Amino acid sequence: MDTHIAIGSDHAGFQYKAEIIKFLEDKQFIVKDFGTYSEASTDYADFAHPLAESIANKQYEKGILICGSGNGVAITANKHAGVRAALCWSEEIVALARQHNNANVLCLPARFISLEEAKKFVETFLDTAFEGGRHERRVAKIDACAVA
Ligand SMILES: O=C(CO)[C@H](O)[C@H](O)[C@H](O)COP(=O)(O)O
Repeated sequence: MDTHIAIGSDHAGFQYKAEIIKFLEDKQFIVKDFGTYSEASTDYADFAHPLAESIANKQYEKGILICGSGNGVAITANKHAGVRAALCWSEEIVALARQHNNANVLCLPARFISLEEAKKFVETFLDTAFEGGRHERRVAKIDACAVA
């Protein structure tokens, strides 16, 4: 498993980001923090775009993005080719995002899940493998961007 991971948030996700960084560092991960660095009001795209670019150019294999609802960072990150950012609010959805969609960015809604849930979701995101098989074909079609 790659022990390097990227993380980013806006102000709404700042506190969870700080806790998740500690959680990951306790597990010996080397975490690249793309900001934001305080609770001052910010714009999620300013942090989601650079993180997504680092996934698109393969500097990092996986990333975590956090905002209030998770939607702002997910919508932004998914504009980058090769990024599959999944908005997740239950452990089962996190597992499916990895097993079926080979998600490489986990998007968390800090205002709608507990910190304990957020940490559990991060663990599941990192520990769950892509199943391949029929899902390989479907994921390939995301990048192909063609109308069937
Ligand atoms: O993009 C979002 C909503 O889809 C994020 O949840 C933001 O964190 C949120 O919009 C920030 O809201 P705020 O009122 O400016 O704190």
